[in-house]
Amino acid sequence: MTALISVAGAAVVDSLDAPTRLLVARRSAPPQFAGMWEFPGGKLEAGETFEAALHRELLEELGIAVRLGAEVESDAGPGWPLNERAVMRVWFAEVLDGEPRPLQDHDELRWVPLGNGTEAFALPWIPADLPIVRALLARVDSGLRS
Ligand SMILES: Nc1nc2c([nH]c(=O)n2[C@H]2C[C@H](O)[C@@H](COP(=O)(O)OP(=O)(O)OP(=O)(O)O)O2)c(=O)[nH]1
Repeated sequence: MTALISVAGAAVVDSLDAPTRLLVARRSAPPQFAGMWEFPGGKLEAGETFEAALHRELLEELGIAVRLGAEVESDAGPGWPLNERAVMRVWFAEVLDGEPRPLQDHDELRWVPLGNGTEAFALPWIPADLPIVRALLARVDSGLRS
């Protein structure tokens, strides 16, 4: 059996204490994902924790330092399946330093209102992310963030 690929993703919000907006990113590559929206992040390097990978990826991709809040947990077990070979764990995060810019892998960043989630849901997400978006909106509604 081949080991699963581990991916770390961030639900960057304007404030962990009182979130009103979510930072979403549009991928510019590879071709099968270009134009789709996602949680910024990426694959773990050898020996890296999810949290360390997230800090590294957010600095590389968006030029920001963050504080991590609660994990957006899945009822089905650790992480969210992306496909038969990859699983992603997602944490809420708040910007501590830097202004997010699409430095790598993305061609657009957007802050979308959390509210009822209409605008967030209307975006063409990577399909595997939709259950995560749903769970995080429910999580924000119930006030469990950090
Ligand atoms: N970052 C991210 N990747 C996602 C999401 N949803 C989803 O299916 N994926 C997939 C796309 C990729 O197959 C994989 C993550 O790979 P990546 O290309 O972001 O990783 P990376 O930055 O480490 O890039 P690389 O070293 O492989 O070039 O997970 C998501 O919301 N965020």
